[in-house]
Order: sequence, then structure tokens, then C-alpha cells
Amino acid sequence: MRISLASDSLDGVAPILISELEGRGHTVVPHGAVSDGRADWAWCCARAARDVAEGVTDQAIVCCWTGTGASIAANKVPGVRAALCVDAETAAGARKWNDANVLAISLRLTSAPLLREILDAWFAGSVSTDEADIANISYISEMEN
Ligand SMILES: O=C(CO)[C@H](O)[C@H](O)COP(=O)(O)O
Repeated sequence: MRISLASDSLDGVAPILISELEGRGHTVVPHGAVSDGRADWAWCCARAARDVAEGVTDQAIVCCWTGTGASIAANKVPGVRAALCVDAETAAGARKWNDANVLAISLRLTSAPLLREILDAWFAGSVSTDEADIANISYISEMEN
């Protein structure tokens, strides 16, 4: 899978994210501190989210200290459903019930072992085929129109 990756800093797990993703067989398109060092969270996380909306990449991972700014910026991009995930259970739910296509990570809260659990759950997950779940996701898309 092609994954855009954005972070506003090289704090916490940010430096190991590229190797974690490449180690899982993904191709990484980096933005912000993990690329050229530009570190505005709003800009780099929106940039990664736009990659997904434009079909340049399949999914994105966006990071900031809290994870909140990263998720807010990504969710401003139409077609993006970004989920701030602090554990594997949340990541599994975000894929299943929200069809989330952008994973937001808090660099403050996420240790390396926790990151691996979150990534495992995120990439193992797939969207629910339940009618009510699909209707909820459709409603989110309709709100963008
Ligand atoms: O969490 C964040 C935004 O939601 C940022 O990572 C945080 O605001 C960065 O702060 P600073 O520029 O002082 O390191």
C-alpha cells in the first residue's frame, strides 16, 4: 500500500514510523519533519490527507504531539476520515466502523510497542459490511456535498 506520512516533529515514535511502515511492505510518501523538516502540523498533515483524497496514496498517517491538531487538519480535507487512535482496539474500530483512511497518532501518548499494536490492528482491519455501518459512513460523505 502507498502511505503518506506526516509529522510536525521528530519526537517520540516519529523517527521509527518510516521503517515500521516499510518493514510491513508499504511505500512511504513523507511530509513535514519526516521529510524536508518543515514542521507546521496543520500544513503537513493536510498535505498527507490531500494525497489520500487525490489518490496519490491509499492511506495516510499523521502525527503531532497531541494527535488532535493532526486529526483536525486531516479531517478538513473532503473524502478523508481521520481517526485519532491511542490503542489497537480503537484502530480496529476506526477501520471497521468508520472506514477511516487516515490514522492520527499522538506522539505524546504512543510508545514504540503501542505503535506496533496500533499499526497491526489498523492494517489488519477492514470496513464493516453491516448496513447500518455503511449508512453512517455514507452520511459522513453526504455532509461534504
Ligand atoms: O500537538 C500539536 C498540535 O495539535 C503540536 O505538535 C504542538 O502544538 C507542537 O508544539 P510546539 O510547536 O511547541 O512543539
